[in-house]
Amino acid sequence: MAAQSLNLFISISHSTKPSLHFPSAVSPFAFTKNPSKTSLCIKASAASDPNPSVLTSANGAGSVFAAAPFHAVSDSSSIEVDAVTEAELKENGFRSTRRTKLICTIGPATCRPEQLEALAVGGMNVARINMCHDTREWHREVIRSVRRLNEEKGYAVAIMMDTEGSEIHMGDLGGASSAKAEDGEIWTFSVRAFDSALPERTINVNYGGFAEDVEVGDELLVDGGMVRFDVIEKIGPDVKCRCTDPGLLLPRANLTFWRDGSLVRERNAMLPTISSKLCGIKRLKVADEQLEFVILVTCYSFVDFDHSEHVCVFIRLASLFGIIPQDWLDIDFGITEGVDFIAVSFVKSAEVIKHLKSYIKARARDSDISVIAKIESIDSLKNLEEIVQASDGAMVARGDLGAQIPLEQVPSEQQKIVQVCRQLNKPVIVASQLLESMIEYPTPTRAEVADVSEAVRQRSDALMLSGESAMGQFPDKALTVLRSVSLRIEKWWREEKRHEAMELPGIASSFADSISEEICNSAAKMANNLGVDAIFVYTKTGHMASLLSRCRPDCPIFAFTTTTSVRRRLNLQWGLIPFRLSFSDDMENNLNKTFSLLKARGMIKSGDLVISVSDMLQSIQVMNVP
Ligand SMILES: Nc1ncnc2c1ncn2[C@@H]1O[C@H](COP(=O)(O)OP(=O)(O)OP(=O)(O)O)[C@@H](O)[C@H]1O
Ligand SMILES: CC(=O)C(=O)O
Ligand SMILES: [K+]
Ligand SMILES: [Mg+2]
Repeated sequence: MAAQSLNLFISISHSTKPSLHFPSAVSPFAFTKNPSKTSLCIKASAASDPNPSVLTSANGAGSVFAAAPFHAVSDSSSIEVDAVTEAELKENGFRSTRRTKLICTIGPATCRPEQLEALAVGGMNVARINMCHDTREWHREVIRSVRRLNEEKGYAVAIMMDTEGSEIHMGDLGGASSAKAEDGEIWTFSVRAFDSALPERTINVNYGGFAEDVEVGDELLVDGGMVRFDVIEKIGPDVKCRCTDPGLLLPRANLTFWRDGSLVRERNAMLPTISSKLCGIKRLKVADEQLEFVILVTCYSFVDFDHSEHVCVFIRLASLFGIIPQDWLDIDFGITEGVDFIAVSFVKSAEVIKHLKSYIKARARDSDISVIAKIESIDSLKNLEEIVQASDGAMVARGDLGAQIPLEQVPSEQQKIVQVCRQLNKPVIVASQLLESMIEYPTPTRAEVADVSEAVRQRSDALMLSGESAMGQFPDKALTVLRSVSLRIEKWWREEKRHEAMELPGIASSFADSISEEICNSAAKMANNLGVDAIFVYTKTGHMASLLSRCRPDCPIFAFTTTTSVRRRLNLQWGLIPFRLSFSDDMENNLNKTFSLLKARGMIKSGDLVISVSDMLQSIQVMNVP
C-alpha cells in the first residue's frame, strides 16, 4: 500500500485553552490499520479547517485523563500523627525518635495488606512501587491497600511511584524465577515477541532498537556486571552472546553494553525517556506488527513547555497515535491514584523535571506531588546541580549508577549528591544494595551495616530497600536492621556532640524567604545550644519544616501542617515528625491547643522545653510546656 499522509491541524493559542482539530473526513485511527510503512505528517496550523472535529473530547488513552483526587482539608479540632510515631514517642520520649526516614520497595514479598502493615509497624515511612515490574492493576491494589491502612489504622505511609525510564532490561524469563548462565555458553538476546515458551538459553529484551544498537565485540553486562557476555553474532532481531562471567540471571534484570571500555550511551537517545518523544523527529516501532512509523512532529515548535496546558495537549495528541511513552501513562496513573512522590528514572537534564512538573500542574492544579530525580546516569552527574535545583528531591540510585560509572567512584558521588541536596534544601535518598545479602539471609554482612551507617552519618534524609523488601525472604528483618542502625548512629552522634560543620549557603529567592531561612537557621542553632527537647513548626506548605530539617538539629522537629498530603510528603525528610492540625494565625492559640492535645495523648509533658516557629509569625519562641 502506498504511503499515506494525513494532515492534522492543531491550534494552540496562548490566550485561550488549546484545542486540536482533525479534518473531519479523516479518522485519526485509520492509519494504524495500514500494514505497510506509513508516513504520517502532523502539521500545525491555525485552525482553518471549515469543519474541524475537536479532538479534546476524543478518547485518548483510557484512564489517562481521569480527574486527580482532591485532598480534603479537615477542620476538626483533633491532631493527627501516625500511630507508630505516637507509640514511639510515648514509650521513649522524643529524643530517641528516629531521624532517618525509611523507604521500602513493595513487591511480591510484601504486597498483601498484612505484609504492608508489618512494614508500617516496622517504621516504613514511604512505600515505593516500581513501574518496571508488574501491571498497573497490581500497583493500584498496593496503593489502595496502603491508603486503606493509613485511614483505618492511623499510619501515614506515603507512596512513591518510580518510573521505568530508559532502562534496557531482560524479559521475565518465561515465568522462571532465575536462570543460570555458565562460562562459555552461547545465549541469544532477542527483541522478538515469543508467543509460546522461550527457546532454551534465550532472553527477551524490552528495547526494540537493541539488535541495531549493539555491535559484535561489545560486552553485555547483566545487573551492572553480575553476569557478563561478549556479543559474537547478530542475526536479525537475535543477538548471540558468549558468557564470559557466569552467574544467575534474574527476571527483568538490567542490561548495559560496553564498547572499548566505555558504556554505550546512544541508546538513551532512542529510548522513551519522558522527554525524548517530545522532541523533533522520532522513529518508533509498533511492537507486534513490526511497523515503523516516521512521525514528523512539526507542532513541537508550537508547544511551549513552560505552558503546562500545551504540554497536556501535546501528550494527549501523542497518546492518540499510540506514541505516548509508557512513562507518561504511568505518570498519569500516578496522578490519578494520588501518589505523593514520582521518582523519575534516568534523568538526563533539568528540562525533564521541568516538563514533568509543568505537566502535573496542568493535570491537577492543586496537586502537590513531589518529583524526585533519580541520579543514575553519567548525564545526571554532569548536570547534577541544575537537576537537583529543578526537583523536589533526589535519589542516589546506586544500582544503575554503578553500572554506568566505575564502582569505586560510587561512594564519592554519593557523598557529593547528598551534600548538593542538603545545600539546595532537597531531600535525598540513598538507594540500592544497602542490605543485599538479606534477600537470602536473615542477618546482614558487617560491610552492609557499615554502608548503612555511612549513609546515616552523611545525614541523608532517607534509606531505601529494593529487592530486600520487594522479593527477599526477610523484608521485616531488613527493615529492622535499617531502623536499629539508624537509631544507633544518630544516638552516637548526639552523644559525641558531633555537630557537623556543613556550610549551608543562602538559598532564598526573596527577602521574605530570607527571613524564614534565617529564623530556621537560628532556631536550629538555639535548639542545639540550649538542649531543647523539640522544635515546633507551624507550616502550611511545609517549607519552614524543610528549612529546619536542612539544619539537622539535635532534637526532633514537630511539624504541624493543615493537609494530609503535605503531612505525608514531609515523611521523607530528616528529623521531621509530621502532624496534621488545623491552626489559625494566632500563634498563642495554636501553641495552647497543641500543648493540650499532645499532653492529653501523652506525647509531651509539663516542663518539656520547646522552641516554636511558624510561617505566620516572624519570631522564635522558647518556652516550657505548661
Ligand atoms: N512489583 C514487583 N513485582 C515483581 N517483582 C518485583 C516488583 N518490584 C520489585 N521486584 C523485584 O525486586 C527487585 C528489586 O526491585 P527494584 O524495584 O528496587 O529494582 P531496581 O532494579 O533496584 O530498580 P530500578 O529498576 O528502578 O533500577 C527487582 O529486580 C524485582 O525482581
Ligand atoms: C533504585 C534504582 O533505580 C537503582 O539503584 O538503579
Ligand atoms: K524504575
Ligand atoms: Mg535504576
